[in-house]
Amino acid sequence: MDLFASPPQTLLDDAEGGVRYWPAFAGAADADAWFRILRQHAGWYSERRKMYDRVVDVPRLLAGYRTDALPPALPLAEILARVQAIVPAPYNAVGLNFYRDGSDSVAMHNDKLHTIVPGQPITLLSLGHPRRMLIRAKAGDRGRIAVDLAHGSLLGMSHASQITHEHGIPKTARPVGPRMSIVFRVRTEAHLPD
Ligand SMILES: O=C(O)CCC(=O)C(=O)O
Ligand SMILES: [Fe+2]
Repeated sequence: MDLFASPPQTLLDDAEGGVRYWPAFAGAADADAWFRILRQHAGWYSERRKMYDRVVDVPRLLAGYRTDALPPALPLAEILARVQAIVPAPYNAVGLNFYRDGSDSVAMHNDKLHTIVPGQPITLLSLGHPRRMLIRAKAGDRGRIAVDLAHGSLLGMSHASQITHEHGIPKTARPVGPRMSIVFRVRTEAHLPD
């Protein structure tokens, strides 16, 4: 384990740590193994959500666990310990997203503020084919930050950044392989996964 991995790139600065990116958080051997096991054994489900007056498929697969009930067959406890060493927080929930190909995506959004604890970070590990994340201020100069989230990389986003900015993973016409994100959050009790 390389706790002294190169310092992060600061993509955005604020009083709570802003948005920071560690391109080489995990080595290829760990990242490959985590991807393979999670792809095969996580409890993936698809979801349909109401959008205005329509019901649409969420364009990616989802999975989620409380950190006090992680399935022992998944490497999530090991990943959490590694994340804690870099971005410490009392994480109690982990959400997984699986992007099967370039037509899977997440629209520009901020993480739902009533479901997460103020002051606590959102920290996400990327595995698989790199996908581009866009980060954009909600007000003022709406210039975009783009970061290609590499296999084995870590991204830490402050709670404050969820108020000022939105983020998303756009669809792409380029041929891309599957990718997943493993997102650790500190959720309010009412919004923990079942
Ligand atoms: O997959 C990603 O990198 C982003 C996921 C995300 O923004 C979310 O789950 O809220
Ligand atoms: Fe998000």
